[in-house]
Amino acid sequence: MNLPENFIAQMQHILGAEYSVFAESLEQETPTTIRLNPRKKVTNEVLFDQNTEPVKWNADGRYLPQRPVFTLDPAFHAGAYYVQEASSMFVAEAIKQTLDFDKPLRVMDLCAAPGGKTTLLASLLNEKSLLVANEVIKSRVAPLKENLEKWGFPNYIVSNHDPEDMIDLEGFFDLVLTDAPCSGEGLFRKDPKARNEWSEDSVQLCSARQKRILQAAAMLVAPNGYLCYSTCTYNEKENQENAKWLTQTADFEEVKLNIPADWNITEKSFGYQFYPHKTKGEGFYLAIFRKTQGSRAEVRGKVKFNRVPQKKVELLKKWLANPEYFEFYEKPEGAIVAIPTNLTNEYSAILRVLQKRSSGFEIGQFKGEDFIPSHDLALSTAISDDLPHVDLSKEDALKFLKKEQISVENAPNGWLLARYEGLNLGFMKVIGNRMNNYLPKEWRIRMDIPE
Ligand SMILES: C[S@@+](CC[C@H](N)C(=O)[O-])C[C@H]1O[C@@H](n2cnc3c(N)ncnc32)[C@H](O)[C@@H]1O
Repeated sequence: MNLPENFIAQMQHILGAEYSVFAESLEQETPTTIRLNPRKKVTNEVLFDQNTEPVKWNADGRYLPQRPVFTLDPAFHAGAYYVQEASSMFVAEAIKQTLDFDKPLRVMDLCAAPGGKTTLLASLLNEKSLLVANEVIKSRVAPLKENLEKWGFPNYIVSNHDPEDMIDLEGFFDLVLTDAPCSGEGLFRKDPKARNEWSEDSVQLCSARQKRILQAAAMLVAPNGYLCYSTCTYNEKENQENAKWLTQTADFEEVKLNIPADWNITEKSFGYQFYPHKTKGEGFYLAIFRKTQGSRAEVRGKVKFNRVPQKKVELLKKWLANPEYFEFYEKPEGAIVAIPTNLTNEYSAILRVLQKRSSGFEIGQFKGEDFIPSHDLALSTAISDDLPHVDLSKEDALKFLKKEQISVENAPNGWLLARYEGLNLGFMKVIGNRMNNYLPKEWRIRMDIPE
């Protein structure tokens, strides 16, 4: 593999005699891994019947023996799993060792798109917790939102801000994950672009940008809350040096993790490093810190949308498994937002401070007395289990996902969930012999489906 000369020198300096084994590992294929969604169980899925191997540091992680065409698996579209590089799944272990996930938590994923780590966080959070997924680059927000909708955790807000815009949320979050943009050295094996773009100057730029992001992230953390910093690089300027800088310039102390020796993760002066010659995955770095001082933002406030009148709330109840968990609001353009009852103060603060953001879990909208359910509701784990549904074969599920017409015999008139192996794919509306497919057009499968 053609590696930049200065990168070789840097890695020889870090790894010494191990360098040649490291270089050899870059010639090997990148393992394909998925992380299962613990809240979306597949009744019978071929993909997981293969000889999968568990990822040691994440109980939901699986190595696949080969890379399938994920687009052709309806379970992928239903959010039953996320295709994620194995090393980065370590975030779950690090935060499980530090936070109590039985508590209601306020969590911010500051550099979130396309949502790999946001969905990982969503898997750990309980139904009383709030997850804000922020992405500064506008074009990356839609895929992030789509991945979150698929994952099904209802208590999320997606925002599109520079971390430095968030000063009014000082001391608000129990956990801020900062998966920073980096020089990407850990991706050299699978991404030739990362190799070609690497230079010592770009490392300097990344390191300075990371400091700026870390400074903004630090401010958002509540006292006794945590900041988790990660990159997909080996570079010490971006990793240990920035981690050390954080502890010197802000009120944070590093948390040491308990890591079994056979995981082969390398402990650094600050943080933990994954190397591809030692662990089955790509290069990855993580450090986690506890905030030692400051004051927690206690928030009070009203959500600025109108409450849905009780008569209409009654009509909404059948759509949700636990409607009592939510308060319902109507946005000016008509969308109904379900906000967890214990989180209305938090939502009001986020909706006020962050101007460029979604409004939370939009479950649909009324047209007169009729309720039109949203796609977000269809894929949410908060949806009722008792709604009319039809179980589709794989062939029909793929047709549905191409937004084509499928014929459903003896279906009752009205809203019908399209389901595959126990997983909701979206809504259809049956009117006599007609079936309207409500899959959002932007989500449809565009590739040809082989016979
Ligand atoms: C390593 S990627 C995040 C990957 C994501 N956490 C995941 O697991 O799927 C870093 C993200 O930071 C965003 N980013 C770029 N510049 C930024 C900045 N100045 N502040 C915050 N985020 C930035 C990038 O657009 C990118 O989406």
